[in-house]
Amino acid sequence: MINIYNKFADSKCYEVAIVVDVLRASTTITTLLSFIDEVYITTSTERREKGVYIGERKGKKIKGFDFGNSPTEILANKETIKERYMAGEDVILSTTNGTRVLKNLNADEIYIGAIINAKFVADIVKEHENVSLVPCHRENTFAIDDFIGCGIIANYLTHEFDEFVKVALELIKGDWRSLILNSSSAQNLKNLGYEGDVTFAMLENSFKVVGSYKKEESKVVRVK
Ligand SMILES: O=C(O)[C@H](CS(=O)(=O)O)OP(=O)(O)O
Ligand SMILES: [Mg+2]
Repeated sequence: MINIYNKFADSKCYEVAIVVDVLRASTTITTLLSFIDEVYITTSTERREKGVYIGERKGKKIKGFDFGNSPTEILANKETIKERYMAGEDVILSTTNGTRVLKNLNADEIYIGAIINAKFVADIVKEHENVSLVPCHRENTFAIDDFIGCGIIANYLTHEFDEFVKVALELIKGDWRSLILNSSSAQNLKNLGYEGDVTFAMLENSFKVVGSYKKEESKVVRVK
C-alpha cells in the first residue's frame, strides 16, 4: 500500500517513508547532494560552530547564515560550498518545515523526495510493500506543492494506493505546474525574490540523486 501520511488525518506512517518538501527543503537537500555527500539537519536558527549554514524561516534567510534555503543560490555558490565541505566544514540546513518534519518523523528508512528526483526516489522504495509519502506542508496549513510532489512520485510506483494518493494522482493529470506556481508557498517565495526556485523545483527528474535521513546522526546522506 502507498499512503499519504497526513497530519490532517489519523493516517499511519509506515516504516519506509519519503519526506516531500518541494518548496524547498527536499529540493535544496537533493541539489546539495549532487555535489557533496551529506547534509546535517537542525531545527535551530543559531550558528553553533564552524560550518556552512543554510536556512530560512518563512522563506527569509536566517540572520547570520551563509545561504538561504535556495537551491538556485546553492548551485550559484556550488564551488565555494564544495571547497569548504572538502576542507572539513559540515554543511548544516535548517528550514521552516522540512527539517522539522525530518526530526520528528518515526520511520526506519526515511528518504528525501522532490519533483527533481521523483523517479529516482521511487526506484529506491519500489521493492517495499508499504511506503508512506510525507508531505511537509506549511506548519499547520495544507501545501498543494507537497501534495502534488507526492502524486508525481507515486506515479512512478505500481502499488495499491490510499485515497489521498489517488487524489494526488488525479491532480497531476492536469496543469499541476500552474497549481504550484499559484500555491501559497510559491507566492511567498515570489514575493521574496525566489521565483527561480519555484521553476527549478518543478524540473521533473532533473537530479538522479537520493538522500536518506540518518536520525541518530541528524544528517542526510546520499544513497544514489
Ligand atoms: O524555504 C521555504 O521555501 C519554505 C518556507 S515557508 O514555510 O513555505 O514559508 O520552508 P520549507 O521548510 O522548505 O518548506
Ligand atoms: Mg515547503
